[in-house]
Amino acid sequence: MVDTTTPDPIISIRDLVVGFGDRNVIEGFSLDVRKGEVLGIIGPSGSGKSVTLRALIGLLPKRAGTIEVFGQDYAGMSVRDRVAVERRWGVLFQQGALFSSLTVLENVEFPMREHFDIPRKLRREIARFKIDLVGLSPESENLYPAELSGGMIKRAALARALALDPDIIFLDEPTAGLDPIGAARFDELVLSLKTALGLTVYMVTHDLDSLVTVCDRIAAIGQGKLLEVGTLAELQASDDPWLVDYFHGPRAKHHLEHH
Ligand SMILES: Nc1ncnc2c1ncn2[C@@H]1O[C@H](COP(=O)(O)OP(=O)(O)OP(=O)(O)O)[C@@H](O)[C@H]1O
Repeated sequence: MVDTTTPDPIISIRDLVVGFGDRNVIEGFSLDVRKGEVLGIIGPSGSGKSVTLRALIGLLPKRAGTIEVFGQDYAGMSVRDRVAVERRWGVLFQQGALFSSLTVLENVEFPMREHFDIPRKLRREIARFKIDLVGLSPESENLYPAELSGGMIKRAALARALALDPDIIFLDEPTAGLDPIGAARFDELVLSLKTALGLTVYMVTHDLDSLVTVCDRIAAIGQGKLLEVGTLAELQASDDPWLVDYFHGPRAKHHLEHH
């Protein structure tokens, strides 16, 4: 059995089951996310990484199990309490999911408009601060998503995810589609945000460099179960066949031997 328990987790998943139709994609796994860590989630394509993420943030119903966020069971909460919890996390979806008819500034302002009654001027100031924080130039605030490069879209989406000063951010393959330099810069950004803001980061990724550079721990999902969770060294030492292939195959050797 994989040891999944941890004292004082920020998210605690127990025996989670998520499925569609007559099939369960996630078949009962337990995992804790620790405060202040960057937890990387890996696993074969289609193993349920995105499904798990969506279940964690309440976008998909679970069939069984519990999910506690900040020590509270999300399922049993009133709508009001849920909204309060949702304010404490930010999400970066795979394609960025920016609103195409809004500028970068308006996109970053959006969560503040939804959740708080903040005067427009202050809202703009906060949004500009977040845009600066993710390394976008002030000129980019008036651009529309269609005018942005892939790397800029990810940064703008990250600025929006940070709009409400979350305790935790969920990132779904943040470096996918970026060139290696753009990906490395994004990794540095995640690391600096973790250090500067004390953020907890839950990051689904296929990117070996991200795992090595930014993750404190890694959880591997396969066939709807948790295969392993631990440090990079611990996962590298696993004898699970998929992990052996992942960490000791030719592609992995190339990435890992430089570290
Ligand atoms: N809304 C849905 N309805 C039915 N099946 C779904 C739905 N969403 C996901 N699935 C199925 O759940 C399984 C897991 O999908 P998921 O997107 O979580 O995989 P993943 O591990 O994130 O893969 P990848 O690394 O390719 O992004 C897949 O077989 C997918 O077809």
